[in-house]
Amino acid sequence: MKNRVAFVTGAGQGIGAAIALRLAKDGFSVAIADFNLETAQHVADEIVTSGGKAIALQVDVTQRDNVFHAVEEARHALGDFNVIVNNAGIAPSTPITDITEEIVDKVYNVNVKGVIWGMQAAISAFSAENHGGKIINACSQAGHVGNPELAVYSSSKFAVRGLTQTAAKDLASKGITVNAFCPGIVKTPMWESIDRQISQAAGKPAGFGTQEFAKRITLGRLSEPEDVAACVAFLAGPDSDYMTGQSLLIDGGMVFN
Ligand SMILES: NC(=O)C1=CN([C@@H]2O[C@H](COP(=O)(O)OP(=O)(O)OC[C@H]3O[C@@H](n4cnc5c(N)ncnc54)[C@H](O)[C@@H]3O)[C@@H](O)[C@H]2O)C=CC1
Ligand SMILES: CC(=O)C(C)=O
Repeated sequence: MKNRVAFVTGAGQGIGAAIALRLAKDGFSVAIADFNLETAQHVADEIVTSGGKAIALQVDVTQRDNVFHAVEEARHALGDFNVIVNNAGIAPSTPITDITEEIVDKVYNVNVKGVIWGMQAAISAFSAENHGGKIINACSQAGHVGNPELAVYSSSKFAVRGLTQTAAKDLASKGITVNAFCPGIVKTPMWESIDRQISQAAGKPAGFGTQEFAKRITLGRLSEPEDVAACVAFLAGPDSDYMTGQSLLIDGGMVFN
């Protein structure tokens, strides 16, 4: 089978790790790129132990040069470059009156600039390999509707949806598709932290934030990282070749647009 290479940011834990493991199962060679090299190495080891091909790379997606360097390292080490999943993100709870310049910069640097640098580095790697490719960005249901207490995060994900649509138009002629995935509540360390912050702000025990958000889930359960990874595998594979500019909701019916 032809070597296909995927590069996943924030793949050391949570949704990114599930995506990396799923893409490896689907036959991709995978670059596990994370700020935390230790967790990234752990995921890469798991793939290699199961007979797949993977490398761990330390990357800070807020740093443009750093992202370009890691993508080039992956392309050389794994022998091609076909898919980037710009998954890394952060989600501090930010009631509107508490927003500071520092928090806006921090969230936008990771969630928005990180996606732009990832897209640029992927375009350059696809071009070096003389073919197109697939760009997949992490959005959220919070990028479709404003979420309470999450003004900065939610607006950063609206930006990702806009970037995804625009890049799809700019890059179609190069054979590059650009889509996004928009999870609802996924059981990861990020969600645990949001729940703690929202529950604490309301003066309630941990779990209160989850209960409040979960009331909106039509399917009646939170999602597992693997639910999201399955949809990303579709976006990374040939069955989505005729799709671009889409921000797919994988939210159990939290938001109907
Ligand atoms: N967990 C959820 O309920 C939802 C998550 N999402 C989105 O899915 C994506 C993944 O979320 P989770 O797995 O839940 O998050 P998580 O917090 O569990 O994992 C995020 C990973 O990104 C890495 N990371 C953070 N900043 C980085 C940086 N500057 N450079 C490189 N890596 C960095 C972290 O080290 C961590 O391994 C995020 O973009 C998030 O906004 C969207 C909707 C719901
Ligand atoms: C963190 C997030 O994106 C949610 C709850 O949709």
